[in-house]
Amino acid sequence: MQSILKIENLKKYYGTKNNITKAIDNISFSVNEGEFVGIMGASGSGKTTLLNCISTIDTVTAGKIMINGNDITEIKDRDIASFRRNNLGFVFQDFNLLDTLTIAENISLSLIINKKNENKIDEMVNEIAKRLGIEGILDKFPYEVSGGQKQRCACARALINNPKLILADEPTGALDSKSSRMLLETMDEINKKLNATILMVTHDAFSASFCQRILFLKDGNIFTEILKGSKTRKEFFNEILDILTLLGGDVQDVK
Ligand SMILES: Nc1ncnc2c1ncn2[C@@H]1O[C@H](COP(=O)(O)OP(=O)(O)OP(=O)(O)O)[C@@H](O)[C@H]1O
Repeated sequence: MQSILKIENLKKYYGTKNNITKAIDNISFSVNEGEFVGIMGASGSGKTTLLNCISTIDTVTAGKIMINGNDITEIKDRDIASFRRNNLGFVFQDFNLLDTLTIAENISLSLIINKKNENKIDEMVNEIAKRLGIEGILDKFPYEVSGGQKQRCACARALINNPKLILADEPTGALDSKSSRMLLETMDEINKKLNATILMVTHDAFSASFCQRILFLKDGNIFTEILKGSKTRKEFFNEILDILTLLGGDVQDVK
């Protein structure tokens, strides 16, 4: 299977020689096309730093991050934004929908920035909206639609440019349990039906139980990795809780 993301000996240090924080000590792993992978770990274990490095938001101290065969640590500053727009999709905690734009405009923002042809944009928006069941609300504004529809809009926006990799940072962090479940089911759907490759950082064992594989970080290293395999989601959830207990620290963070 083709690896979409390949991380080799990644290091990210903060501070100076005498006062150094090894946010990422030495991490290597791959994510294959069509995988839904979770990143878990106690507070301060390096999850956000890892995601920021993969998102090209942060620079690395050492190591390689290959996305679809390109080492993003070597991309020139002026090319970073377009690489991000063309290869990555993001699902944020608060969805970041702009209230002054319609749902259709929110979904197509990156295409508008990329100066794609207007008819082509309409076609792409209609197609993704249909797949996510929100074709009826495209002309509405975010404040006129339900929370679940907003989530679907956020997923449609993350998917519109057919990104190689979708990055989600605590996407359910601000949601109640019903909305969390709906978002996770949508993510599961885009993973299974549209073969989207997803990497999701989460504190939450319930959210993580939707993944096929979970990497647990501890002090900037990979502590362990577990696979869902043929386990039920409930069995996988219990296994996740066991590992969080083993990891110690902040099991209370599991919402
Ligand atoms: N800009 C920064 N400058 C200095 N140290 C930093 C910086 N960002 C993160 N760190 C440190 O790097 C380590 C990893 O932080 P990171 O935010 O990646 O952890 P996390 O697992 O995402 O935590 P949380 O779950 O609380 O968000 C921590 O010790 C943190 O204090």
